[in-house]
Amino acid sequence: MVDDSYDLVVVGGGSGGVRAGRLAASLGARVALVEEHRVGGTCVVRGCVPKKLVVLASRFANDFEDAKGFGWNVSTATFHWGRLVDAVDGELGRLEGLYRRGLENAGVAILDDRGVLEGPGVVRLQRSGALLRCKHVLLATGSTPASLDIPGGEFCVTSDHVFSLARQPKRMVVLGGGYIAVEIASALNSLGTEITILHRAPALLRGFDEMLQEGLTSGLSEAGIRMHPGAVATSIERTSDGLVVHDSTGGSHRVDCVLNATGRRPQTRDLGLDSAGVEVEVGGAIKVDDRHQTTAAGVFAVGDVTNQLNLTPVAIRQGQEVAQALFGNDRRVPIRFDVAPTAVFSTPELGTVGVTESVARQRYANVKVFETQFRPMRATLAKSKECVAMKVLVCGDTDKVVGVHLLGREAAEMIQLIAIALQLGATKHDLDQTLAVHPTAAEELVTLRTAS
Ligand SMILES: Cc1cc2nc3c(=O)[nH]c(=O)nc-3n(C[C@H](O)[C@H](O)[C@H](O)COP(=O)(O)OP(=O)(O)OC[C@H]3O[C@@H](n4cnc5c(N)ncnc54)[C@H](O)[C@@H]3O)c2cc1C
Ligand SMILES: NC(=O)c1ccc[n+]([C@@H]2O[C@H](COP(=O)([O-])OP(=O)(O)OC[C@H]3O[C@@H](n4cnc5c(N)ncnc54)[C@H](O)[C@@H]3O)[C@@H](O)[C@H]2O)c1
Repeated sequence: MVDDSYDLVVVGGGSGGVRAGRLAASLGARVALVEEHRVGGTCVVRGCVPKKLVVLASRFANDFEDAKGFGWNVSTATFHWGRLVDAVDGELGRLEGLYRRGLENAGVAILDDRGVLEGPGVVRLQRSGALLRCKHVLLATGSTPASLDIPGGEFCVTSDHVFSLARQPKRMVVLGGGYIAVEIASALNSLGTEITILHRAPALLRGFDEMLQEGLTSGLSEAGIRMHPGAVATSIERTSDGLVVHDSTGGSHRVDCVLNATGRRPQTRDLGLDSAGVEVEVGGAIKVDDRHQTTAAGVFAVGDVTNQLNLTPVAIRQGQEVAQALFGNDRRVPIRFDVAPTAVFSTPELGTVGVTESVARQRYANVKVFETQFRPMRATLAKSKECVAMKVLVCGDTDKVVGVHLLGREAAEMIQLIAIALQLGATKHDLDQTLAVHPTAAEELVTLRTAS
């Protein structure tokens, strides 16, 4: 039975789907959005938002210590995991409500069900069995944690559940060395969990500038996190008093929780892609062209399910582009991936935009490197080991700034602003002409004079 007809059916109510659905409806399209879990998707429910709230909670640990150097008497501070989990959960509920109301107010029909492609222009709701007929389909189903295919892999938790565990782990092994591994390891360590990271590659955060990789490793080690490069888990054993992780270097680690953070996979399983002729790449990501069009006419895909740059602002922007192209004025300015900023919310925090030093040296004959490392003002009275590191990479022939890498407090906020300069094509001369704000850490970005 075909029960309705829409201009656009969006499958997946995360960052990309919500943006596309809401904009399309506000441009006058008849839109249905199908979400099988909670509106808001990974970012709001299981990713950026709960992660950042837990990171913020974790940073009070250093604040209490640092305050003593500034004359404060701080009595023993204690942390209550359950209260944080409840508070975070309340905030996620509030945000989900906001997202739902935003969609409904724009005129989007929200269908709490699982959407499956049934053929060109038809989406089946798996639970109710209803068929939705539409002119266009947008697949925005995101990604899910990769499973760990080793004996005992089923004992792991993933980022989907770590922020709602009933009890804070006392000792945890984190598997993986990417964004998720590093952020969660760092936050939980500051909250009092003993952390060991097993990461397969020689360095954390593959593809990041070496200065950031090294600075992060020493910051995490300073904070008490044990790291084992080149080690992968080979099995996980359940015992009467917890879990034992055995690794490829012969080590074993007795813990009460194992976090599997070994990557994510596009969510394309059982989505009915074949029925409509939607092709996928090796690894399962949906193939799209630069207008987010899949290999099937009328079917588009955005965000993590296409596995390009898996960040919320990218999914939002792509969702917006699809809605705008179908129902508005298609005045698209393509995303500049070469100047896409990103941050890692570990402590120390990282911010990065543009190429790394090693890529710059491969790409440009003449590279100028401006670097600085210093203790921020706060560290002087706090007597902490906090540090700031900055690197600005410049193409010597054109004077264009081609990469900026920051480590330290507020690196994420700083990289957002410097990314505007790179988007506008800033040269080193432009940075040099910019007046500093004093006293700040960021002023170093406009006062670096000597290439190393
Ligand atoms: C722990 C963690 C932290 C992160 N932190 C950051 C960060 O700080 N900054 C940042 O930019 N990015 C971050 N990310 C990445 C970011 O969350 C994703 O890039 C972003 O959410 C992708 O949006 P999306 O719309 O493609 O998919 P999602 O947000 O994953 O949304 C997909 C939605 O589709 C639904 N769905 C799937 N299949 C179906 C179906 N068949 N029918 C109906 N519904 C379906 C899912 O339930 C989900 O709600 C983080 C990710 C994780 C896991
Ligand atoms: N702050 C942010 O913006 C933020 C935060 C979290 C996630 N994200 C996004 O989500 C994506 C996914 O994050 P992620 O951390 O899951 O993935 P990732 O690809 O960044 O990291 C996966 C890690 O697991 C390791 N690995 C893979 N297979 C392994 C195995 N079998 N054994 C041991 N190690 C293994 C890899 O070497 C890598 O270090 C990121 O790439 C990013 O785009 C962004």
